[in-house]
Amino acid sequence: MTLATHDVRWGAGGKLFVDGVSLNVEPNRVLGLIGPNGSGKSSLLRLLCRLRKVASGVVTLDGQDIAAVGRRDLARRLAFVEQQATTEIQLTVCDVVRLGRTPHRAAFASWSTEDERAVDAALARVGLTERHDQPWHTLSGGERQRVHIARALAQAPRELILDEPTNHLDIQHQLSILGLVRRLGVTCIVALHDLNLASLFCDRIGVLSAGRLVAAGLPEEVLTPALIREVFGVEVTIRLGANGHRHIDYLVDHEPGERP
Ligand SMILES: Nc1ncnc2c1ncn2[C@@H]1O[C@H](COP(=O)(O)OP(=O)(O)OP(=O)(O)O)[C@@H](O)[C@H]1O
Repeated sequence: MTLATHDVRWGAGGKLFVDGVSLNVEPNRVLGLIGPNGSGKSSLLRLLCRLRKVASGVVTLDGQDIAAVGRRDLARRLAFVEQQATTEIQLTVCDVVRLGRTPHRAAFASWSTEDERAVDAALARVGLTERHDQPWHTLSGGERQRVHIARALAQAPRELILDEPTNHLDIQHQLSILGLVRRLGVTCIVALHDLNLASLFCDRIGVLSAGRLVAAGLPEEVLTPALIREVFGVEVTIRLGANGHRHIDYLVDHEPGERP
């Protein structure tokens, strides 16, 4: 058992943005969350890691209401990488990654070799070993994203929640970060916009539309032309790609004379 939501609702200003969502992720598997802009993906992820309180319903971790889990225990279990995460500008890359070790250290304990090893390993995994001492604010957007993922890895979580982790990343790093997430073998919930990446890297996919979970299942069950038309308003065809996964082709109308 790991993370699950049971009929959770959340809203603001009298509107519901997460509307009766029940889902669970299997241990050590990757659950992708897809849906149009504003469909409630980030809001749901924030409920899952208790950054927001549900208005009704329950989020559970190993069957226990997450509201009852101690702050430190939760931080040892669960890491969250937000969209556009910011960090104090005076910090260096390794300072940011070291923050991931906080839940594992006793109050006033000195920095251990185990902590340092975890930081170095996390930086190596995202390919930023050489940037150890670089001021964080001098990094590119994609490098900052990778540092935040390294911070989450240094936390050694059993549950990893990622909100659009491929934002800002070039295609090589999109593939390597999602490949890394799969290889970690932790329980992962990841919001993604790219439907082909979701199909390639997720064991299961949940689809949000206007705050509701409208489909959930294996990528081949969920990513159908009918669902993509209904939820995203886009026409597609689906074929078997070179690596055996389903590949979504977007059908775009071109004006006469326009380059296809
Ligand atoms: N604190 C808030 N106050 C008012 N509205 C909010 C608040 N937080 C989120 N919303 C609204 O909730 C809706 C869902 O937002 P959310 O960020 O969860 O969507 P999303 O699916 O992650 O979108 P995107 O793909 O654009 O990142 C949006 O319409 C957003 O404006």
